[in-house]
Amino acid sequence: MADASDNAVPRKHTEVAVGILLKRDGAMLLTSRPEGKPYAGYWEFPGGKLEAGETVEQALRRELQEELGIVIGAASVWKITEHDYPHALVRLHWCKVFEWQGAFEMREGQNMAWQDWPPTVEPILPGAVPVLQWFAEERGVPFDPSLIG
Ligand SMILES: Nc1nc2c([nH]c(=O)n2[C@@H]2O[C@H](COP(=O)(O)OP(=O)(O)OP(=O)(O)O)[C@@H](O)[C@H]2O)c(=O)[nH]1
Repeated sequence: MADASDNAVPRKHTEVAVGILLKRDGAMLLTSRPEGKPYAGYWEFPGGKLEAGETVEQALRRELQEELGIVIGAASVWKITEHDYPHALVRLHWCKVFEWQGAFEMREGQNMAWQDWPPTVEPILPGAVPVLQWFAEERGVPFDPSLIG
């Protein structure tokens, strides 16, 4: 029997560029979500939504300059994931970033933390957990996502 959900319009993806900033010693940068956004206080990788006409790299460069005050070097997409939140269906374009210039300024009142393995800040934003899984695989160490957040 047909019901209203048969006519539901598929949710449109929100495209998001996300930067995984890595220092030479392997530490990664996590930042906290500012007050007023969904999941405020959760830790995530810095980034934000693509604006019309932008590539992932352009969006990432703009977002990190706006939010952190740094200018990044080259960035290309490493992996893509999707996460279905109540507030949005997001497609996350993950870029590793090894070079940047400028001093970090938390321009949205967020916090930042360089994290070694395993990360100790919590809670971690659910859509960021796959990255931790990939790092565990890269480093050949066990990782239990249920212990995060
Ligand atoms: N920046 C970032 N966003 C993530 C991560 N994981 C994840 O699911 N997201 C989701 O991707 C979306 C990014 O949106 P945002 O609100 O941070 O982006 P923005 O800075 O452009 O926001 P604005 O619309 O307030 O300007 C959110 O729905 C967020 O929940 C992550 O690791 N980093």
